[in-house]
Amino acid sequence: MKSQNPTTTQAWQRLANFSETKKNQQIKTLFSDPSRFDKFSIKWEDVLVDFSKNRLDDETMQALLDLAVELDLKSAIEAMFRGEKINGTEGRAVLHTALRNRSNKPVFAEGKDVMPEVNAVLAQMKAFADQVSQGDWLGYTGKPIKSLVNIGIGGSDLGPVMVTEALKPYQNPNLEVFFVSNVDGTHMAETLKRVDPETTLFFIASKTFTTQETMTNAHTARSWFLEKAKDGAAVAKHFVALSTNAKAVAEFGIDTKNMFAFWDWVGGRYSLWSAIGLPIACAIGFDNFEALLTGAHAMDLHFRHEPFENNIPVVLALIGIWNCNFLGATSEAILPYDQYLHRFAAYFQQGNMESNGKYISRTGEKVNYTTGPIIWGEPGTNGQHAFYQLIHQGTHLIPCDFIAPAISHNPVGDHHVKLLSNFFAQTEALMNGKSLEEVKSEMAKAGKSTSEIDQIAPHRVFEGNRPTNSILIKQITPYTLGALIAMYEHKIFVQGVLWNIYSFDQWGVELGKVLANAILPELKDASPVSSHDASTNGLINAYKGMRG
Ligand SMILES: O=P(O)(O)OC[C@H]1O[C@@H](O)[C@@H](O)[C@@H](O)[C@@H]1O
Repeated sequence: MKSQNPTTTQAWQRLANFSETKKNQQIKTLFSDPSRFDKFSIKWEDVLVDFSKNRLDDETMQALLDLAVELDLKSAIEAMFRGEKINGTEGRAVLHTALRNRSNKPVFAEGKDVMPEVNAVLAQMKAFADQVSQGDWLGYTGKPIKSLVNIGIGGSDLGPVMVTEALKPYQNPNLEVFFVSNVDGTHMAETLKRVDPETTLFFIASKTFTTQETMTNAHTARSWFLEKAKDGAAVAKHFVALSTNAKAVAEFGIDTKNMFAFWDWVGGRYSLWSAIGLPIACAIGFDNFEALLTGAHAMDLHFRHEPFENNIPVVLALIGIWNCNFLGATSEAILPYDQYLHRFAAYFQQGNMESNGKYISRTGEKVNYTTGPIIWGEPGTNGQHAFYQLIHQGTHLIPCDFIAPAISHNPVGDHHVKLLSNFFAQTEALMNGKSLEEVKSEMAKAGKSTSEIDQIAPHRVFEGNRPTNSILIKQITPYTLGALIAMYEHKIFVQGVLWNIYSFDQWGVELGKVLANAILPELKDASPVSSHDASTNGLINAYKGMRG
């Protein structure tokens, strides 16, 4: 994979040169081009991506596309799909695309076709999910399973939570799903209050099977279970493991025949397509899980083969780079107008920020440009009544992705048209704003006095010109959700390639873990500590004092 500081390319220089004059380009005036909406939107299957409401003209788009060519994005995409070790610092391939490779064409990692293994685990998952969802998997007293408890954190939690929430309309009504991630005992305690050991299945989800939070929660769940079941043999009916580490699974006491494997070429935050997706498959049924994979595969094909100018993940990534590196945006909001997608932004916080939150380039130097933005968001319309104030009138430029389904799973009264009227109105308002003249004339018409108009009008002005993308999807189904997730995954990949950083490692999570392990034994007794800096010593000693 080509490794080059993007700022040294001709395209970047061009973008930098004209960005000063184009920075404040008025989006609404760009619509004087009657073909703008057609030109700056992409229709793909049942999805429409409109990126016309950006500070983006033909020349900018061309320079961004040239940047992708100059940095040889095409070869990087091929390198990922072909199983090259593009995760350079861990020496691993990145093949989550193989997990959903419905074509079944061979995919090689280290010279070995991974598809037979992928298919074998999928078959094992299907057999298991079918038994659970049909009520044939019985607990130690012979009762069918009612509660699924996933114990995992980060990539072993966020994907399954987000997808099971997003696909709730497809959920088996006989099953309830719980997710325990936090090492805070409250998370486990509150969940255990709501489940019955005779009818509960625990999924211990951990790629490494060493993660402190997950192992602590898993041991607590097992002790709770054994207290009631009083028989070690019963564990086999109530605990399964989703992991790459068979040795640690066996050491924990889970029979490896109850283990669903995946491989080191699956990154944690890209793992919902693997055995980590087993709770999803149980909750919504294996056919629906397969449809999720199929949708993602369709997006993979689009991403791999579509020319860049018509390639949704590539175009969205390029616009993101324009906004971050040239217009000065430091964050991006993801705003789904779908209550079922309420964990979508949280999921892509990890996807984006753990992948591209890096200041060291692939050649080991500190970068001299901005990389991964801060990702945040909440479902509309809740966000509108909370933080949209800042998006509309704050001092930060916050590009937003608006996502909405045309058809609701709950066509109750006029809720959905109301929801969608807000979806359309917000991007319109963010672009067009409202001028001082408009505000003044409105206030005058409403009979306000001149002094009140002079005083209040400036506060009611909306500068507008806030960039947005709108992603309209016919309906959120397993298939379209799979495609939507894959779309964002590939956007992240493209940005990592162009920023010349390694998107598939996460060294930044390590230091805190190491220090916590060093502090843990120090918290076991009352003796004061003095080995840290004054603040950390002070905090630990104050904690010991409060604890008494
Ligand atoms: O799946 P396991 O190995 O428990 O890891 C869970 C999570 O741990 C974190 O520290 C990160 O590295 C995440 O990428 C990962 O998803």
